[in-house]
Amino acid sequence: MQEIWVFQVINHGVPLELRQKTEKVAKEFFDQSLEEKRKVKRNEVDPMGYYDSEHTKNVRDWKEVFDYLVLDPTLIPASADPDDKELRTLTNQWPQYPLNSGLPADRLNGYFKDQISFARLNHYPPCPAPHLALGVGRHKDGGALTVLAQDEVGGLEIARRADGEWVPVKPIPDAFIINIGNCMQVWSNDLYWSAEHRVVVNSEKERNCQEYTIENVCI
Ligand SMILES: O=C(O)CCC(=O)C(=O)O
Ligand SMILES: [Fe+2]
Repeated sequence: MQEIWVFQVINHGVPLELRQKTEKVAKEFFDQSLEEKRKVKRNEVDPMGYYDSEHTKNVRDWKEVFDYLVLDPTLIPASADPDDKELRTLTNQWPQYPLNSGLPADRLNGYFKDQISFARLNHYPPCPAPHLALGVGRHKDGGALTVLAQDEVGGLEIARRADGEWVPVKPIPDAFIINIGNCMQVWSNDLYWSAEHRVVVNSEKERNCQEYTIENVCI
């Protein structure tokens, strides 16, 4: 049986300039002083915003994040022109249920009606002791799918399904990495695999990674 866990998408049709624009805004945000960033820090009432002390399995991650909600992920800008305020409705044609399952292709669509998807900007500052810290400790993503746009620095590693060996995910310019989450693994009866992964840091370069987590209210 074919096993699917993590893959990169190229020729996806998302204009490069949109990605670069978000990269630029993210850089400008994280380059600000800690004092400035903490003005938009997440709190008990609002879980979105800046956060610099996330833990994975009780160990502090070497990263800063900014989380925000996309109110309706089926609405996207009609063009890449920043002055064009027109929106286009993107019909959700995925995820199609795994081939050969005998179930209708739109089997999963209804699961996303009450979705709680959110976007995250990850920023990994250079780390003076990279052998002692991780940008994100080993974990699996809980939702359906995670879409990642990493920069050219690299650092994401996936535990190979066969033997758990850490394999770096090589940055491919303008590609999107797709990570299968736990929900998708369960829905597909283990055909799709939620791979354990982590992010290593380095002493010289900062790393930025845009992330969109597609999650639903668990059923
Ligand atoms: O920065 C990355 O490449 C991945 C981050 C990640 O695994 C996560 O936020 O769940
Ligand atoms: Fe993750």
